This record gives sequence, structure tokens and C-alpha cells, in this order.
Amino acid sequence: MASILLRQRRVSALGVSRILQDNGDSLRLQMESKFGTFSSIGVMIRKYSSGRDPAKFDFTDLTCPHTWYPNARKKNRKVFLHVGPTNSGKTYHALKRLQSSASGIYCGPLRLLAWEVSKRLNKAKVPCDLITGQEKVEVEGAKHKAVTVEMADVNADYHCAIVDEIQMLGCKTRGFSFTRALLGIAADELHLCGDAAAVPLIQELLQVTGDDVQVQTYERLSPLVPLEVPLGSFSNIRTGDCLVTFSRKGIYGLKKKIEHGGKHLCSVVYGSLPPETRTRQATRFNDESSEFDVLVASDAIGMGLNLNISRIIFSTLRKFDGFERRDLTVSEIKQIAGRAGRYGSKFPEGQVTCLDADDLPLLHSSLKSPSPILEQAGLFPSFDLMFMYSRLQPKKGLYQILEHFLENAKLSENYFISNCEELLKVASVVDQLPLGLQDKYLFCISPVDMDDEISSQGLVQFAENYSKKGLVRLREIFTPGTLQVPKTHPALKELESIHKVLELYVWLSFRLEESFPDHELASSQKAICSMLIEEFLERFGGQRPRSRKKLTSRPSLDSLIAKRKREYLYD
Ligand SMILES: Nc1ncnc2c1ncn2[C@@H]1O[C@H](COP(=O)(O)OP(=O)(O)OP(=O)(O)O)[C@@H](O)[C@H]1O
Ligand SMILES: [Mg+2]
Repeated sequence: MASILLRQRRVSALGVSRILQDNGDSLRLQMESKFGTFSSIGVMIRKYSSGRDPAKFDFTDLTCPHTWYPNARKKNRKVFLHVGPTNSGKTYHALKRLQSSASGIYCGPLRLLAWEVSKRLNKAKVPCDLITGQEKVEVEGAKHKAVTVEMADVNADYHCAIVDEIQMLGCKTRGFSFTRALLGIAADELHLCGDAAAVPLIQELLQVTGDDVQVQTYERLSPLVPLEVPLGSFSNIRTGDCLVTFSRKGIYGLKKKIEHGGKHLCSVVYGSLPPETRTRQATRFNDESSEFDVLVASDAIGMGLNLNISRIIFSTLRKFDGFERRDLTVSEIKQIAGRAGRYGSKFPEGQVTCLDADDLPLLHSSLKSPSPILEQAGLFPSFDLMFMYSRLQPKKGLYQILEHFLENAKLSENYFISNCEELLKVASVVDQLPLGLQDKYLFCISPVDMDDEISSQGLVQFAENYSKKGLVRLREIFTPGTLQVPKTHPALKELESIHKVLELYVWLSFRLEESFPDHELASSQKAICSMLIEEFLERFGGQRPRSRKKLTSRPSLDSLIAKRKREYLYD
């Protein structure tokens, strides 16, 4: 009894409010935390195996991550693994189950995918919210949600849940969010869709959860034909083609070349475009009545999306992935190629080729090879664990705590620690400010792009003002009457960066509502910003549109803003 009391007292000193369960060699603790989805009701930690000092807990022991999610562990989940090649109906079948369930959640890797699903469910008269890091579109009476995987709520109860593109759990940077969704979502039925390469690992990870796992395999619904010849001349481009390249400069270069021929207009989709702009560009390409009949895109279109593409043309099979310039992996090539000839689209057969004949052998061999079996899933400690760990070394900044934690983390062989270079970059900045650990952590997980000067300056300013005054107001940058469509690529890039800063504000305003009160202003400024970007894409993005009449008859910016506001209301 005395030892239990002693333990309780020591544990309280670490910021833990209550021991929920003590099963001999591990404890489940209740923590106070303001991190909505990032906090768990209870955290299971293991005692040091020596067992001599009952108050010594090993917070860096991450060998049993399934115990971090008590809600999911209370369920006997029926897990369905839908696996097969691209365009084989995996997501379709999982969505059918979601649609017919009383409540549910769809978790996808891209905002475009979550948007596609929410649209589909609402159209089928199943009210469905759309929730991403920066937007919440709530629909009256909704019991369903379509979210980006980072927003998956592990504290709610669902009848049915889908985690799409589950093979992403092996991704170096985002893998841990998929692992969290896989282990943590409390649903009666959990549907996992993706590549067969993830099956053995998932079966192994779920052996300890007591879930019932069934595998359903699928075949491609329509043929995908690798062509024997490269594109050759740009005059061979035709309606429904999608050119794939991985740099912003490359995308605009290709758009210009294609439009120069005078036969086609191109929509563009790439990562640093505002998400709503990406959606509208994709919709415009999909719309048969639109003049924009060719798509130029990066791998931002690479997963799960249903676009009206007849032929994928790789301009290169190498990309810079933030660390190095490397060949695309087999699964990246298959994912991107799989966008061609989607079942139910106007192209019954998909084709795939390259610009450069030298790339054809790698393309052909990759399409024939199975994706390599996944060996490990990403993992990252919850804030709660890190917080408890930090109490043991109160003088250290977040950067040191993180670094030290990660150095000492113990994992089972099925997991790896996700790459957190970005997080450490922010930690070194916010450590200079008089902020609490929770606030610092919040800035670290925010969607800031530290490689973008304007975006990182925005973060520094927000964090500084927040630490000084506890209140961060937003200045109106775009006022009607003074709006200017960018005319050059540097000006466009600047707008993309400003959009990122506004998104960051919106993201913070969802989590620190009182300190970031200008949510409405940030959202409307964001909408104006993306509209100016889209105007650029129509007027200057490549060659001018064929009919000059179209150009001169364009409505004024102010009337476009009014129209955009209506679109936002009705979309
Ligand atoms: N049985 C079906 N009846 C009608 N349409 C279907 C059926 N199965 C799939 N589809 C449609 O075919 C297209 C491809 O299906 P889906 O998106 O489910 O493929 P997937 O296997 O998930 O592909 P990916 O690996 O690229 O995500 C979608 O537009 C989907 O609505
Ligand atoms: Mg899919």
C-alpha cells in the first residue's frame, strides 16, 4: 500500500493526474493535455525491467504502441484489408461499407481525396463533414467525416472507419500518422485499403491487438498499357494526357510548351498550390466541357484520385525528395501510372509512357514488379509521453528534449522513428521564446514550411507575438480595389507563400481560438489569395488562351471575389 502511495505521489510530480491501471510491469496513466486529438486518455508506460525502484518509469520505451489507445483496445475490431493494384475498386468497396454504416470516418493521405469522399457521400445523401488541418466543413446532422489522416480522432467511437493508402505507414515522414490511425481508431469495422506489400507487416502489428483480420484481394478493373515508344514530339499531345514532372519550374515549362502548340490548354496540380486551387484545377480538367483538356502535375496526383486521364507521360523518373535526387520507387511509379484509364471514366484503357526513350526500360520493369514488402511502420511519441519525459529534465528546451528522447527511444523491430527534421527546425526557433512546452510543441507540429522564407517568417512572427501578448491579430493584406493578379513567376511564388502563412494562421486559430481570433479574416484572405493564383493560371500561366475574346471579357476581380464567396457557400 505504502509503495502504491509513494508511486502515486511521484507520478503526480511528473504531471500525471491518475494511475488508471497497474498490471505489474506497466502502468496506464491519465494526463492533462490541451492537444485535442494528440492527447490520449491514458498512456501506457513500462517500468524499468529491474523493478527495484517502483517510481522509475521508462518513458522512452515505445515497444508497445498499441497500448497507447485504450478506446480501440476495448473494441474487438473487424479489420478488412482491401489490397490489389491501382484502379481495382479497393476504396470503392470500403466506401460502400462506410456509406451504409450508422457512423464513420474516412482517413486519406491527401486533402483532394478527403474532399472527393465527402462530396461522394453528401451526394449519396449521407451527410459528411470534411476536416483537414486547415478547414472544417460541417454538414448538418453528419455522423460521417472525411479527414486527412493526421486529423483522425482516436478518442471517438465509430461503427466503420477507412484508412486509405495504408502502405503509407512505411513513409519516412508521415508514416506515424498512418500507424496511429491503424492502431488507434476505435471502430467496429476498420477497412484498410492499399498495396499488398503492406499485408504481412499489418498482420504482424495487429497480432497483439486481438483484432480479427481478413484480407480481400482485387484485380485491376480496366487495362493499363505501357507504351513501347516515348511521346516524341509535343505535337503528339492529345486530350486526356497528363504530363508528370516534379518541380514547379518543370510544370510551368511543360504547360508553356504544350499551350504554345495552340491546340490544348493545361490545368496544373502541384504541392505548393493552395489545396482549394488544386481541387479546382483537377475539377476543371475532369470537366469535359472545359477547354482545359490536358493536365500537367507533380506526384500530388499520385494517390487514389479518380481523374479523367487517358495517358500518363512521365517527363522524368527522378525526383528530389527533400533530401536527395533519386529514382522514383516501384510503388511511386505504379501509383502515378495508375491514374490513367480509371474505371468509369471516359477512357476505358489507360496508357503510360515517358518523354525520354531512355526512361522506358525502368518504367516497364517497375510496372511489372511487385512493390517491395514493407518491413517497418513509422512511429512517433505522443506529446503526453514527451511531456512526462521533459519533467525529468526541466531545464532543457524542446529541441534537446526531442533529440534526447529520440536518441534513447526503444522500439520493437516492426517500427522505425519517423523523420522529424522539420520539427527540430521549428523547435530550435521556438526554444528562443518564453513559451511553455505545449505551446512550443504546437508550433512544431503546425503546417509551416521552414524551407520557405515567407512561411517561416510568418511562424516566427506569430510565435513571438503570441509569447509577448498572448494575442495575434491579422492585418488585411488583400483589400478590394487594390487587388492585382501576379504577372510573373516570382510574384506567383510569393502569393503561394503568403497563402501558406494564412493557412498557418487558420490552423493556429482552430487550436488557440482566443489568441488567434481573426479566423474569418484569414479564411477570406486565403480565398482571395487562391483566386489571384487561379487568375494567374488562366491569364499568364503558360500561353494565352486561344480566344482573345475570352480574355477581354473576363469579369472584374471584385465580381470574381463575390462569385467565389457564393461558391464557398454553396460548394
Ligand atoms: N463495382 C464498381 N461499380 C462501379 N464503379 C466502380 C466499381 N468499382 C470501382 N468503381 C470505380 O472505379 C474507380 C476506381 O476505383 P477505386 O478508386 O476504388 O480504385 P482503387 O483500387 O482504390 O485505386 P487506387 O489504388 O488508385 O486508390 C472509381 O471511380 C470507382 O468509383
Ligand atoms: Mg483507392
